[in-house]
This record gives sequence, structure tokens and C-alpha cells, in this order.
Amino acid sequence: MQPVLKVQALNKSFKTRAGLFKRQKTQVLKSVSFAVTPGQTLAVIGETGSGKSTLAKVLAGAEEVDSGQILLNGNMIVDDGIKNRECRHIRLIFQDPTRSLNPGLTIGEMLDDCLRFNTKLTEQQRESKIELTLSRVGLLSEHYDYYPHMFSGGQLQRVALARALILDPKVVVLDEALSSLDPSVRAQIVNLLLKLQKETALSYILITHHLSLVKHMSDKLLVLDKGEVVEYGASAAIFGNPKSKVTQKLLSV
Ligand SMILES: Nc1ncnc2c1ncn2[C@@H]1O[C@H](COP(=O)(O)OP(=O)(O)OP(=O)(O)O)[C@@H](O)[C@H]1O
Repeated sequence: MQPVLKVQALNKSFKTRAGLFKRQKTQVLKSVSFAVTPGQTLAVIGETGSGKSTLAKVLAGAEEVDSGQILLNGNMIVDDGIKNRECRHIRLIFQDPTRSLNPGLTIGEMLDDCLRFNTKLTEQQRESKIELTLSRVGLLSEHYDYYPHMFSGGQLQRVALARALILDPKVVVLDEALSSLDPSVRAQIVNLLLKLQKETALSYILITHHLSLVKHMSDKLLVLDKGEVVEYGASAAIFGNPKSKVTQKLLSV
């Protein structure tokens, strides 16, 4: 099957201060490549600082790369640092949804803004799209008029998911998005994610420290170490026989 997302030789560095007048370049992603087919989940694991969140931001167009390509359904969306609008087909959800939700906007206004800026839908079409999206993530149409502070943690992740899904993305990147939820709420959100994936062949990039989630949700696994891919392949095969020392250490926790 043709990959929905293909990432080729991504390199990303940050310039940081090294003394009063000196700046140094730290390479955070080193020639990272992988592919994901529709309906597949790729889990990304690695120790703290290995580059997982940077990869998530690069995929969602929130950080520029130094070099490398990102292709969505065979179309180049990022080419050596130049990105196009198709980046919106890859959406990012963070651990703490309050960081990315405007406290001064109701959920309906926020979703409507997303549609107004990115589509040519009429007001009526936008309204029905918002209602449909709220129900897809298990929220009610009354929630349209709620502000972020009126939701619980689990509901807020549903709101974040609604915002990610409103533009019909092909890929959703979950950067520790389930980590701060208590186990029963997490299980509900996982079931919702799997249901949505079944219905629409959505692909997920799952960044998490929770090995049980990796086992339960992922088809493929990519292990990052200091920005480099040290292992990549079918999750079941890697769990059964981890080859790199880093993977062995991460999976033995
Ligand atoms: N904006 C930035 N400027 C400079 N360095 C950065 C920036 N963002 C990340 N880094 C550095 O890049 C490296 C990778 O960070 P990143 O957050 O991607 O790792 P991570 O694997 O997601 O870690 P964690 O599991 O702790 O979230 C770290 O050394 C970090 O300090």
C-alpha cells in the first residue's frame, strides 16, 4: 500500500548559546526516515531529549527542518525547509491541551475559526461540520458554547481531538497526548482513537513513554536515540526481539 506519510532524511538542528558571544549548533534529528500507510499507527519512543517532540513539531509544520523531505500521499509538503499549506493535513495534539486552547474562545468559536481560515465552507456548512465533529469525539452540541475551563481533563483531550479532526487530516501526531489522563479516561480516549481510525483510515504517530499504549495501539515502532533512528519496524517483531541496546533498555522498563 502507498504510504500516506513518507519522511526522508530529515535533519534538524538548533542554535544555542555557548558562552557570551559564541553560538553552537546542536543537531537534534539526524537523517530520520520512515513511512506510514493509511490506518496505521507508528509509535516513536526514545529517552528524554532524543528528539521525539522536535520530530512531532516538524511533522506538523511548527518547526522548520534544515534538510530532508516530508511527502503526504506522494506530494511533497516539506522540501529542505520549504513547506506548503498541505501541512494542515498533519495535526498535532499535545500532552496539555490547555496550552494550545485559547481560554477566551468557546469551543464552537475556536472550531469555527479553524474552518473559516482554512476552508471556503458557508456558515451553515461550518455549523453542521462542527456539530458532526463534536459528536465524532463524543461531545454534545451544547459544548459549542463552553469555554475550555468548563471541561475536565479527559473532555479537554476530546476538544483537542475535535480541533485536530475538523480539517479532516490524514495523520494525527499524539505527543504524550494521553499521558496526563487517569487510566480509565485514558482507556476511553484510546478506544475513541481506535474507533476513529477504523472509520476513516486515519494514521497516528504516537509519541509516548507508556509501553502498554505502544503495545496496544501501534503497528510499527521507531526508536530514536540522540536524534538517530536506531530501530524501526513492526512493533510485534521489535517487542519480541529488540536488536539495539537502546531499544532493549527502553523495553525492559
Ligand atoms: N527550541 C529549541 N532550542 C534549542 N534546543 C532545543 C529546542 N527544542 C528542543 N531542543 C533540544 O533538542 C533536544 C531534543 O528535544 P525534544 O524535546 O525533541 O526531545 P524529547 O525526546 O521529546 O524529550 P522528552 O521525552 O523529554 O519530551 C533536547 O536536547 C532539547 O534541549
